[in-house]
Amino acid sequence: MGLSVLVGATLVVSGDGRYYSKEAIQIITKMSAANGVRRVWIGQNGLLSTPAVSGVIRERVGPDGSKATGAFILTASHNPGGPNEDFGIKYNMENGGPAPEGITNKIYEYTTTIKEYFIAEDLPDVDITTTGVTNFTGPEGPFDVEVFDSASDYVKLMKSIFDFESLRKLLSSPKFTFCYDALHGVGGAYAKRIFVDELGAQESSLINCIPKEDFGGGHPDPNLTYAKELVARMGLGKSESQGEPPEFGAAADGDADRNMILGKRFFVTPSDSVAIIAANAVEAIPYFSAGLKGVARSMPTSAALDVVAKSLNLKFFEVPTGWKFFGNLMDAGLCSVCGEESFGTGSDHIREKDGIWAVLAWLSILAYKNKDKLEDKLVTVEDIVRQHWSTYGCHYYTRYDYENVDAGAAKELMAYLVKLQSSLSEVNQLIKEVRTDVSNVVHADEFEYKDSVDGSISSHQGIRYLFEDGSRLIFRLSGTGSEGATIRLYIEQYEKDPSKIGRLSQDALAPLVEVALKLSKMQEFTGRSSPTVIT
Ligand SMILES: O=P(O)(O)OC[C@H]1O[C@H](O)[C@H](O)[C@@H](O)[C@@H]1O
Repeated sequence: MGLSVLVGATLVVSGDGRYYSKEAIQIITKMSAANGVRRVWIGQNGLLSTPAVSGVIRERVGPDGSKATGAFILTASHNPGGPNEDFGIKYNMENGGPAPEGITNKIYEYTTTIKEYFIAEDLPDVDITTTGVTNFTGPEGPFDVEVFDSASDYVKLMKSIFDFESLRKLLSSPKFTFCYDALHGVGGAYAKRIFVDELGAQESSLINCIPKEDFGGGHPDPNLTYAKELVARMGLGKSESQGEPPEFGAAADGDADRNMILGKRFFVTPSDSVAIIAANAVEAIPYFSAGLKGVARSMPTSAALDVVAKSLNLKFFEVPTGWKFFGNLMDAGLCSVCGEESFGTGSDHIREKDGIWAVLAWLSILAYKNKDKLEDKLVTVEDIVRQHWSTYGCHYYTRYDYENVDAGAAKELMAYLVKLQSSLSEVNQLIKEVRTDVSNVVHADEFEYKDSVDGSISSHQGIRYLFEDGSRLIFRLSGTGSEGATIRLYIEQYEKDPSKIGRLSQDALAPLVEVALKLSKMQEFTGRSSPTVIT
């Protein structure tokens, strides 16, 4: 359960990447009233809230002057002293970001000792349909709840980052066509306000933008498999789309922290997306006009961002999978833009990925590239990506997921791959037996990260095989799979030769895929002849 806690006895209910059902909000409110909390804020759209919003509402100040410190915790113990002391550590969540491991471990330990909890059962249910403040008398004294319009806070923040005037010119131009698919997640509530009301897009540009607690029966994952309607509209589906596809398309996940960017009949990989945003940020996005403090990506994300960082002489960080690792860098003023292959892209405006921000960033790049061209032939998403490849080279990239694999078998496969790493000559011999056209492995390890800010070390963050020509094979066990184990295999190849850029990635990567599957004995260990999902 995620909550945002305020300094002093005040508490904000907001998103942390989870949905709050109406029932959960009532329970949280009643528990707060019984535990010395003075105010609960409920973002009206926060019923289905985005993490971005939890980053924004921490700016709110309570009647007693206390401010949000961001983040999560259901304080399941009677602790009038304030939840910040509960765990014997000062957890510094002012940044509104995800909790670091040290804290989640402490919380877990703590939950194993809980014997009872307090709840103000007599408190009437809060009306979460109308904005405004309601005063109550709780068991701990006066207690109030403010329901507010979280979309307004969010729009205000976005206006301080992007040039809405130039975005409006682009989106209201008849030349530019647009489609946004919220997959019935919370993004819909924000999309209407921003893209239609503020920026002049046609209402018909929005699909699946009514938030539904069951996501309309679909799976709100912004990728080529699940965002079917958008994919078909953008001319990327198997069957021919009806009419000319829009110039730009985007989808969000359920809580709108992740995003997928598409051009007309064109898919932008998340790894390319963050690299292209970083390469264009200073010119196209006012928030970055003074320059980028640095950029970062998660380890399995392709090295497209590395090439941009090197060329623009930017500080660069490679962190383990998980957004929390970016937060420390941002708090220390070391990172402005970051992204993950898993469709998360963001900046230091908050401490989570932000799917709507990513769309506005892409629209800003399009607006910038087309600023004198809205009457002529548009510079398209595909043009921007191809131009990027011709400047920086192209990273062919694919991910194979083996879901619900027997956990023991997955562990054995990983252990086998680690053992293999002790002899690179053996590895290279095995590779040559499979393909002679694949270059040599020059380094192999298990990724370990030392946080340059707090010195903490995170080990066993994925098995890496790094090749002489810049290719990489990475094997990781997912931290989010729900049944058995999910093995993720990430395959990447760097290509600078213009005559070899622009191929289908599955074709370009076929030799490396073959090597990866044989080297890892994937079928032998898992019994699977093919992955569950390919992205
Ligand atoms: O461990 P995995 O299943 O690959 O999931 C990895 C993803 O998990 C969550 O969604 C985190 O918020 C992301 O930052 C991370 O990329």
